[in-house]
Amino acid sequence: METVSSHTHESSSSKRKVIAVVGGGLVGSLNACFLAKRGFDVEVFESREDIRQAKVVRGRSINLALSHRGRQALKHVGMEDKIVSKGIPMHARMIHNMKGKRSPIPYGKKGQYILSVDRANLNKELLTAADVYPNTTLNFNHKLHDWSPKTGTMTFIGPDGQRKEIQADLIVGCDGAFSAVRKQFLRQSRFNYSQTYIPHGYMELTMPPKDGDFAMEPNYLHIWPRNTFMMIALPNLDRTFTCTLFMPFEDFEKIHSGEEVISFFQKYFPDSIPLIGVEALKQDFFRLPAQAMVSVKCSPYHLFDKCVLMGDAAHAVVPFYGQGMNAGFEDCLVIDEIMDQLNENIAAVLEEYSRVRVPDDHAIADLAMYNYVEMRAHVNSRYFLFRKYLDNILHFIMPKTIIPLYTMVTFTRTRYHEAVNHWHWQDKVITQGLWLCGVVSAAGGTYVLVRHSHKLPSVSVEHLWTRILALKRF
Ligand SMILES: Cc1cc2nc3c(=O)[nH]c(=O)nc-3n(C[C@H](O)[C@H](O)[C@H](O)COP(=O)(O)OP(=O)(O)OC[C@H]3O[C@@H](n4cnc5c(N)ncnc54)[C@H](O)[C@@H]3O)c2cc1C
Ligand SMILES: NC(=O)C1=CN([C@@H]2O[C@H](COP(=O)(O)OP(=O)(O)OC[C@H]3O[C@@H](n4cnc5c(N)ncnc54)[C@H](OP(=O)(O)O)[C@@H]3O)[C@@H](O)[C@H]2O)C=CC1
Ligand SMILES: Nc1ccccc1C(=O)C[C@H](N)C(=O)O
Repeated sequence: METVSSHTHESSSSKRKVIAVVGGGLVGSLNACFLAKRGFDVEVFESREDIRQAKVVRGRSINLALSHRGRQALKHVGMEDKIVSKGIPMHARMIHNMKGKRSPIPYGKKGQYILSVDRANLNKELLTAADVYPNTTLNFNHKLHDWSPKTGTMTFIGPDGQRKEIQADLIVGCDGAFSAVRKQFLRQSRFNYSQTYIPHGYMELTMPPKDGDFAMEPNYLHIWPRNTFMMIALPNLDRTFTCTLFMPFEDFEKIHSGEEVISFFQKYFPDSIPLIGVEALKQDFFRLPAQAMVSVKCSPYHLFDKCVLMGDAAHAVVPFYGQGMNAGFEDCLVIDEIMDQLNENIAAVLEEYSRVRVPDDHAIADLAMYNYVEMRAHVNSRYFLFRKYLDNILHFIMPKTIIPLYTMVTFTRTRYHEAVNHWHWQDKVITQGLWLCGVVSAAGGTYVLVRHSHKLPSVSVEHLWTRILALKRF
């Protein structure tokens, strides 16, 4: 059996704790930077080949929305500027109605935006950043097969297809939504686990540049909200857009031919057809089947002082808030802050991490489900637009008391579960305020009417109510 500590980092570092990070995706590679910066010996084990050398990059979404939480975590390891410089700011949602009319809905105040970043580039940059630390080793083509909670021994299938046993002081599971590390948690007593596949799938399509430039306004997240489904588009540095169609699987299954694709798009997204291209649409629609989306909730995130889950391995969420990666990046920041508070006492750190982080990650999982309905349906409603407008005005007047949910989630590090509580509270207050305004204006209107028609003398409000109630009795 290989013991990473004695194998790779001999004499000088033999006293340092060895941490195995399983998964070299977005969260694993960032986490490696955090842990290496603290001086631990870090071993990253990634099942795939090194993405920096890969000819074909497999993966889910081509681009991702990066926001404040993710940026704060990147900043901590000196990566924020590098990543932000290659991101495209998106200041607002751009709503495309059925007739192709476009109207923007800003995300926040002037100067607040989310960034469209390239997933593959982000992963490459983070791996390179982790590689710079002399106390980090990246092991590609190492797929975790199993591990023992008793001994902490991990079994990998190495590049030669052979089993390899490796031991570390701590295992950090960053191996994504279908985590192999998490499998051992499922056997433990008092481990809670639930997963939900939503009945909708998604499909990515590319909108090429037009006359060498973006085919649509680049600094927006474009949305075609069609109530029960939607298409969105995020800009890329090569002036393409990645369009993602989210729709119930049963509706995807009704489309069998290129002609049917075009008539579906003609009906629901007519303005996008010339921009994506008829032939491209006919082909790309059938390139890959629609992909499933799963939401995973579990608790706790740690197993003794041996293992901890982070990123999608701990909380895969549906993508609709654009917060999955941001939450995973914030996980790294939160555990780092706890390491400071608890003097790197690993057992205590892991317990505190679970205590603090579970309610927040569960809250963003629920918010992600909610945001799908907001994006595909609510944005079509006049009341929603009015409320957004009103909330912004109230936020301007009382910036510390009324804060739009989107702002709390996307542009602050307010704990996710506190953002939800505050949202419910202020929604209740504003709704009650609106009712009160409605009742007062109705009463006022009635008073004017009654006074006008009966030429009544001026009366007190109390008097007016008595009259209204009296009128009601007739
Ligand atoms: C369509 C879509 C759009 C999204 N858009 C956004 C967005 O705009 N903003 C946002 O914040 N989030 C978004 N997300 C979510 C985001 O993709 C994830 O939250 C993020 O990638 C999680 O990172 P991770 O490192 O935890 O997992 P992953 O990125 O999945 O990385 C896991 C890594 O572990 C490796 N691995 C898996 N199994 C093993 C094993 N047994 N042994 C060793 N290695 C293993 C995998 O190869 C992979 O490299 C989106 C997700 C989807 C599906
Ligand atoms: N919330 C969500 O709905 C989902 C989010 N994601 C996230 O998207 C990002 C990128 O995904 P990507 O890298 O393409 O991930 P993949 O879907 O390619 O899968 C990554 C790993 O999970 C395994 N895997 C894939 N599908 C399944 C499945 N249905 N059941 C069990 N294991 C599975 C794969 O194992 P093998 O190589 O052996 O096939 C692979 O090791 C990640 O953050 C991922 O966590 C991914 C899927 C769904
Ligand atoms: N990146 C995404 C991927 C899929 C679905 C939505 C997003 C978003 O970012 C939505 C954005 N936060 C919004 O509320 O408009």
